[in-house]
Amino acid sequence: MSYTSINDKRVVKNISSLPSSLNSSDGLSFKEEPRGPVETIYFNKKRPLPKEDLFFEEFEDIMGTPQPSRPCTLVWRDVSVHVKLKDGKLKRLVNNVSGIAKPGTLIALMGPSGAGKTTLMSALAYRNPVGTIVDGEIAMNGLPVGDFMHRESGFMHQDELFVENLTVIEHLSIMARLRMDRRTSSLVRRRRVNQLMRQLGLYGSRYTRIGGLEGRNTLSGGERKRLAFATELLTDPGLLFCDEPTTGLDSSSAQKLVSLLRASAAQGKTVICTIHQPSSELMALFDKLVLLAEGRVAFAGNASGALSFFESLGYHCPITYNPTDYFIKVLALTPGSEGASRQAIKSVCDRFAVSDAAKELDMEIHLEFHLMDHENEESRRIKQDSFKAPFFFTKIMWLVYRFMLVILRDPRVQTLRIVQKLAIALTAGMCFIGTVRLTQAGIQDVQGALFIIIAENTFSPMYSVLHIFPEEFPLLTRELKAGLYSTPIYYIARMIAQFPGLVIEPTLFTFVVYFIAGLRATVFAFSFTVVVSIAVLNVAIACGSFFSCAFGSMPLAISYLVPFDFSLMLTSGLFLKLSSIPKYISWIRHLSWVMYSNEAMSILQWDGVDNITCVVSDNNVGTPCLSTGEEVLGKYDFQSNRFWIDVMALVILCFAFHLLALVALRYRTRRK
Ligand SMILES: Nc1ncnc2c1ncn2[C@@H]1O[C@H](COP(=O)(O)OP(=O)(O)OP(=O)(O)O)[C@@H](O)[C@H]1O
Repeated sequence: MSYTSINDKRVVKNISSLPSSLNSSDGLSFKEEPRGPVETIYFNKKRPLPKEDLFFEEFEDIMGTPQPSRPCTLVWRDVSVHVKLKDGKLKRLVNNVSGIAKPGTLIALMGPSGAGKTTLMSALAYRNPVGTIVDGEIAMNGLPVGDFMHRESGFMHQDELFVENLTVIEHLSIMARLRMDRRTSSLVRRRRVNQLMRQLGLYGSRYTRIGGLEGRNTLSGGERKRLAFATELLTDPGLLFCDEPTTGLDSSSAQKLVSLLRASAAQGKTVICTIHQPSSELMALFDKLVLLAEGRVAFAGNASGALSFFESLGYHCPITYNPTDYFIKVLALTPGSEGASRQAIKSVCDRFAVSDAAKELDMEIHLEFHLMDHENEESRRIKQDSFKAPFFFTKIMWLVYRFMLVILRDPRVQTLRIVQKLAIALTAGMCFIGTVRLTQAGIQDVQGALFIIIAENTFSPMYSVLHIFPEEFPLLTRELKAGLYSTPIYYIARMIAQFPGLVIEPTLFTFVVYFIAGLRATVFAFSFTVVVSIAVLNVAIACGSFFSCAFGSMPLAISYLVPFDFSLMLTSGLFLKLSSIPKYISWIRHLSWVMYSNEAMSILQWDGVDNITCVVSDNNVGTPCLSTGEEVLGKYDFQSNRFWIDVMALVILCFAFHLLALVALRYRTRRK
């Protein structure tokens, strides 16, 4: 690779052309805007910092500025991207595109809407959506692109997705754990997080929540974009892709963000960025312009070269027009005369393909591929990345931490839920005060109290998790694509994080109902009723998770879950005698944790009881008198020797539903 000397010149040129808002000492920082109540720190004025930060500052002084990232040359030749349509036909989105991106260069990828910018950038970044077929050659530093691109390059998406309840520092610290090489020391990781927060003007907002708080202080749109940028910079990749990073920002924030990209390029990174309608000032920060139209290259080279190229074709940009707006206007389809527009676009692309600029570009591309073809095995091996991903348990631990922060900070999930549970438990318990006795009428009351415990731990929890996976799905698929973790790691971490709540909630509820209603007062009966109620809640959550993962949207999941939970109730043993359920539906009882738990809790209440009084009253005249617990269990088709079978069935159902949920989630994420 012989790009170093050219790039060194380029870097020097870039630094000298930085806007004044950039701090020239590190090439990638800017003064923070003062913001409301949050502490504002201007780093170019040496203000006292907290002890911990002084430590980092000293450490940085000792260490010097970080190592420049690995220079990356990305080259692509004759790249076409097709997508398979539902009718089986192929649609071409990108048509035979070639190009090169060198270190220290900031490239603007522009074109009218639908030109294929995002599609091309995704193909170059090896982040194609499922269903797209990429032909042609794409190589980074002489290696055909592959999974390593997820680590060696950063991809800033147009819409930034975060776990909204986290603060800036929490988000970056967790991302550092998940993204950085496992051999990186904790000191270096913390230093990198601090450094990025300072450089990107996020330090003053480090304890500010990213979002999720209505009416309270959260990050602004510009800060969110900078945080997304900081996240991509954690591993200091040599190559950065940014998909419309300025969309939704005001002109000043857009200017700041592109200045940061400019500064990154000045540090030696290769930055490719799609952008819509940049102002002339913004455009001046870019080194190269690539214009796409109808999936083809209409121009590639310096922005000034674009003006003369279009002029040579007879397209004179009016003096009052922003040149880039003018190019897009020329290359866009005009409604009503699409045929003529397509012809004009084809003519521009054809003329560029035979232009001197294109020939020069072709030579550069051929040279890169030629060098790559003649590279020996040894130098290829050296280039293979030696990245060591964090261990399985490290990933689980940090994801559990992230989920726990979210759970603890979401009042819907915590305080309100517990208060609601206690209120229901008190109300339900009070209905049974004095009714639970060893009499004929008392039998129904005991069974009623048990059913309340089971139902409360089944139905509302099962529905309460339906929203989780559809809501988290976009962030999950993005983080999966970035190679941060796998679907099982995500799922296991989510379940571990919510497990404490799944123990506390049923324990509290059962405790209150059990004692207010006055159910069987033995330690064994009480403690195992609690154990069974915990198991019930966990099976219900596992089943809800399965429906949530399998159907992907809450309305769809609800419409399938309602008939299922209806059949659960019917086969619980309370409304229908189990032996009289018709054969074609009776199999559902084997899935019915309501039945297993009802049987187990009934055994705990009635096993060994032999003193039920038998007073004939107007209410039970004509009905057989049940004088022992065994007879009570027999009435519901329950057997006293099945307690441990019921407990085992609950455990198996819990694991089975979780497994099904995981399979469904994996299937859905693989299709994305
Ligand atoms: N999965 C798909 N199936 C069918 N057509 C698709 C698919 N993905 C993209 N396209 C089409 O391919 C074309 C290029 O899409 P792409 O998103 O790359 O355009 P773009 O230049 O980034 O547009 P914009 O600036 O509006 O984001 C568009 O016409 C789009 O409708």
